[in-house]
Amino acid sequence: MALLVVENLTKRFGGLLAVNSVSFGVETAEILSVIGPNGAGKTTLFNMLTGIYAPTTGSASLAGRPLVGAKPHQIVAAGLARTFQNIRLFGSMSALENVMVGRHSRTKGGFWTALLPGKAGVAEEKQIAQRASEELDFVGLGHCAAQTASCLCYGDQRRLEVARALATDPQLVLLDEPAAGMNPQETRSLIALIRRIQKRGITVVLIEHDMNLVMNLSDRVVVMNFGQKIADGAPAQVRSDPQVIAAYLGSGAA
Ligand SMILES: Nc1ncnc2c1ncn2[C@@H]1O[C@H](COP(=O)(O)OP(=O)(O)OP(=O)(O)O)[C@@H](O)[C@H]1O
Repeated sequence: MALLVVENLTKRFGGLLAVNSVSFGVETAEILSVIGPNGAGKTTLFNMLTGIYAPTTGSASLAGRPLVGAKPHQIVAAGLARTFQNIRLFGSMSALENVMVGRHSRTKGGFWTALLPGKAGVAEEKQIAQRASEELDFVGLGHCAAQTASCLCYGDQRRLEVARALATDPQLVLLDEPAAGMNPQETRSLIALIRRIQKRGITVVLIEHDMNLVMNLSDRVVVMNFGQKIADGAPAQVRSDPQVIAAYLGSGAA
């Protein structure tokens, strides 16, 4: 069975069917991109997978564990982490502290570990800082550990969000427009970073508008339009699909 299984997932906002009976599977260590014109329902799909929206109907599971009905922190505990389209960091905290917040979701004392008295609390906090520091190194931000998150450049803030997601020990990470606002050099290094995440055995599902990145990086591409899945296949296959071409030309996005 696929690691992530999405079955007939549907979200209705009043009269609008934002996501209309979408089904697909994602295999372990696969890189899958979800693409589609603005308003196609991509972010709503991610929001249903991460417990932000309850689906109107449909189901989703990760490694056999149901995601629908679970709270966001339970979903992180099940092994699913995400980054956001609009960066959501703790701006006044250091880069290291931001990643430590992600790691706290995996520890005994949770976020309050730092306040626990005694040796156990101190030892656990040290381990958390050590692991957070390793994730910062992994995304290439080791030298920025002490810097305030809001002072990092835009591309580095996006990488910091990735480090925080990785610190939760995910089986699968959802990246919502990771290349948004990046220059070509930052995008190239992002592509290399996502490949290294895959090499760790972590599955990556991303929403992205940068077609160069999508076509270079993805093992498979799911295309959405007006809430529906209109294509699902290898990048080359999807690129030449007449329905996909029509969706993009119709929206003026291609
Ligand atoms: N909370 C909400 N209430 C009402 N409508 C919503 C809500 N969230 C999203 N929508 C609508 O659902 C549709 C799908 O939106 P969504 O943000 O999922 O699209 P998207 O494919 O992620 O677009 P983009 O690429 O622009 O981010 C849009 O028509 C949007 O206006």
